[in-house]
Amino acid sequence: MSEDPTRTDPEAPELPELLRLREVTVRFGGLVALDAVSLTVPSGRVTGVIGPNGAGKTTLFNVICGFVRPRRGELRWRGRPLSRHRPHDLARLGIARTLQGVGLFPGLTVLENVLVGADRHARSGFLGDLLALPRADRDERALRERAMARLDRLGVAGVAGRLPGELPYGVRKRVALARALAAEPDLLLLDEPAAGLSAGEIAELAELVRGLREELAVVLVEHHMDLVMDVCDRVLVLDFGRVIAHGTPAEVRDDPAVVAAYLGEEVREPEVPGA
Ligand SMILES: Nc1ncnc2c1ncn2[C@@H]1O[C@H](COP(=O)(O)OP(=O)(O)OP(=O)(O)O)[C@@H](O)[C@H]1O
Repeated sequence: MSEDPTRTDPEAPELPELLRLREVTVRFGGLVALDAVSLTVPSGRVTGVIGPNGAGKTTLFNVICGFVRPRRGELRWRGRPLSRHRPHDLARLGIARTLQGVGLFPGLTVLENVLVGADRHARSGFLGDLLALPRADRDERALRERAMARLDRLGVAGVAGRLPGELPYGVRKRVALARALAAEPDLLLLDEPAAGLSAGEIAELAELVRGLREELAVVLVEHHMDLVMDVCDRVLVLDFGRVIAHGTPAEVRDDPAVVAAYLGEEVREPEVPGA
C-alpha cells in the first residue's frame, strides 16, 4: 500500500482526529517491537490493528495506555502531546481499555464491577462507598442508573446482581465491555474481544462494535479476521513491528505484503475461554 499512514482518513476528512501516533519506535533490548509506526485515529471510526503473532499489536496498545514508553516518536491526544501519561490517567483523558480475557473483580457483583468503571464521573461514588465516606445520594443514584443503562444496552441488565464467576464467558465479556463504556470514554481500546466467543456471540459483538461508532472511536486488536473485516473502517497491518499496510479492510485483505505475512504464520491454537 503506497498510502502515507500518518495521513488523516481521506474518507472522513470531517471527523476530528482524536489520537495520533507519529513514528513511534519501541525496543526491548535488541528487539524492535515497533519500528516508526504512525497511526491516526479519528473519532466515530473503528480502526483495526492486525498482524501475525509477535507483530507488535499489544505493544502498540501498551504505548497508547502509558505502560510502555516509546524510544522515539510522539503521541498526540486531541492535538496535544501525550508523553508522560500513566495507565491511571486514562479514564480522566477519556480512554478505556478492555483486557484480553475478561478481568472482572470476582468478589463484586456485575453492577458493582460496572460502577468501578463509571467512577470517572463520580464525585463521591463507589470508592467513597467502599471507604464509608459521606456521599451525595443523587450522585450515587445517577451513577447506578448510568451503569444499569449500560448493562441494559449490552443485554445483560438481568444479571446485575450476580457474581461474574456464576456467568457464562460470553456474558462476562459483555459485562467487561459495559464496565469500559461506563466511564463514557471517547476512545475504546478493544484487545482481542472475540477470543473465546462462539460464532453467534462474535456476530453479536460485531453489531455492538458497529453501534459504538455513534458515540466514540474504537481501536480493535483482533486475530479474528471476519470480525476485523466486518466492523473496521480502516485497518493497520503490522509485521515485525513495521506497518506493512494501512487501508480499508478490502484493501489490506488483497495486499500481497499482508498475504505473505500471514502465510508465514503458524496456525494458532483455538483460544480457551478463561477468567
Ligand atoms: N516486555 C517485553 N520484553 C521483551 N520483549 C517483549 C516484551 N513485550 C513484547 N516483547 C516482544 O515484542 C514483540 C512484539 O510483541 P507484542 O506482544 O506486541 O506482539 P503481538 O502482535 O501483540 O503478538 P500476539 O498476537 O502474539 O499477542 C514480540 O517479539 C515480543 O516477544
